[in-house]
Amino acid sequence: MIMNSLMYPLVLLLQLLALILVTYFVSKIAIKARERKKKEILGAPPGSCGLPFIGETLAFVMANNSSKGFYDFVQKRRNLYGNCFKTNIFGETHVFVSSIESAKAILGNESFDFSKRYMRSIAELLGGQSLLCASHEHHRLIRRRISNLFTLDSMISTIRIFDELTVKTFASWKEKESVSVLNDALKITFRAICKMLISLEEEHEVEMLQKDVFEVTEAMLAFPLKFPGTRFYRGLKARRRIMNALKKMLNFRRKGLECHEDFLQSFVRDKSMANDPSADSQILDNILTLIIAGQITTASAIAWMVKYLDENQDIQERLRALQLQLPTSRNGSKFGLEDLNEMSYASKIVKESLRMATIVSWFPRVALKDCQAEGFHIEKGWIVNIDARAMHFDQTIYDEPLHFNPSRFNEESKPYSFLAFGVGGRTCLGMNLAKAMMLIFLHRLVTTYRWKVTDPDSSLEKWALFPRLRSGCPISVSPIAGDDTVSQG
Ligand code: HEM
Repeated sequence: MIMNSLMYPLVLLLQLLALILVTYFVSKIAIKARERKKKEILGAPPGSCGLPFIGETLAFVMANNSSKGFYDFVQKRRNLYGNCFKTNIFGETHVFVSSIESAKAILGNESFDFSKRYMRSIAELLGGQSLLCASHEHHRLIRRRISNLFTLDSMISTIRIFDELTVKTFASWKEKESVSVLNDALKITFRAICKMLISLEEEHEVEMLQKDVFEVTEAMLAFPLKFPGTRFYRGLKARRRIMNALKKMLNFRRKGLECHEDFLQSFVRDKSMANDPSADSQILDNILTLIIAGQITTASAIAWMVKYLDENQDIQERLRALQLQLPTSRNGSKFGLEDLNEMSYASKIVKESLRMATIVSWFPRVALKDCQAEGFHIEKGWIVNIDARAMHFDQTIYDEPLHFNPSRFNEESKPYSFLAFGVGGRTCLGMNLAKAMMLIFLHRLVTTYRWKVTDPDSSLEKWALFPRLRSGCPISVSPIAGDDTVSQG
């Protein structure tokens, strides 16, 4: 009797536990079944995953090696399958999406369902600590450290340097029959960024570093084959040379043998890095990342902008009339941040050039769990690419998208529709600097010269990570009548 009364609550407890377990498993099975059904109803995006193992990698690589550029690979599939499609490149499933809703859902929701993911070849060339490739926890830490370096003072001094180099370069154009805008813009941006980051000014060293950085970027979209003679191998070797040179500089700074006011010095001073075992790789990988993220992007955008203005003389003349009224157009005057605020029409030209050139064509994000996009099922591990180029040329977002029309930006753009610098937690860190450099180049150019593009070919450079003109945008210039700023420098 006593035994029975003791057992009764125990039996009840066991029954309750069994009930909880059964309910748990039944609901788990029901959820799984519902997910399977949803998956079946939604279906995967259309598209071909190509051949076993290599997928459509060959077609992608061939597009990189053509004058239409790698976006042609995407464009062809968009034409075949529509706005959302899937493919397989370098062993991974990629989905391309191009609506404002997807951009908002994916770029605005990075830490939960999506995380940034570049191709392995890019990550290897930039380094494991690069901000561009870091996963979100680590990214937050590195981004904070790097953002702290973009101070007002560093911005003012970089703008000054960029302006001085631009004026000097333009003075040398006076004597030349034809000049390559891209080549000179690459030189100017490279020098300004290197000065800001590592105070590198010695001509021979700057040229060697620029050559190596170029080799690294050219390897970024190549087959990741590490055999001597391959593009990827050459890129890795160039990276090693860059790392060795940067390491030497870092050691000099750490020992107090050299001291400059630049990003490298700020990293060395950063106390929060003192006990971080990955501090050195973080510094070196991110100096390289900043050079690559800042130089070719800005210079390519400048070359496109000069081409668009050549094709739209009325806009160029309107801009010139406005810029000539500014004090900075007078001989010997220096550029300050406040001058940039006076350039509202020029800013719209910069923005429209960035829309049309879309220097970063798409933004890759890996799905951290099964989810959906544009009405299709997306599996965990797939890479969803926000196709910024498609959005910038979507006529439901931009009226007459093929028409170069800076005045379209008289009104604010819809949120998530202008993606030249990305949006969300991964927005470009150098956005203001890039815009400032483009504005300065533009201002100095229109107030110094009229120009004519001598080769209107719009073919793209092969293997370019950021679409840039193969011709380099060659121009012939004629000084503006009565202007004497060209004799500066
Ligand atoms: C016209 C020139 C430029 C363009 C079009 C551009 C575009 C972009 C875009 C679209 C992203 C975001 C990519 C994504 O979300 O996946 C990005 C990120 C970044 N950019 Fe730029 N950029 C330019 C210039 C610069 C400059 C001058 C610097 C610095 C010197 C810079 C540094 C960075 C860095 C560090 C990131 C990574 C941010 C992060 O992941 O948190 N960029 N850029």
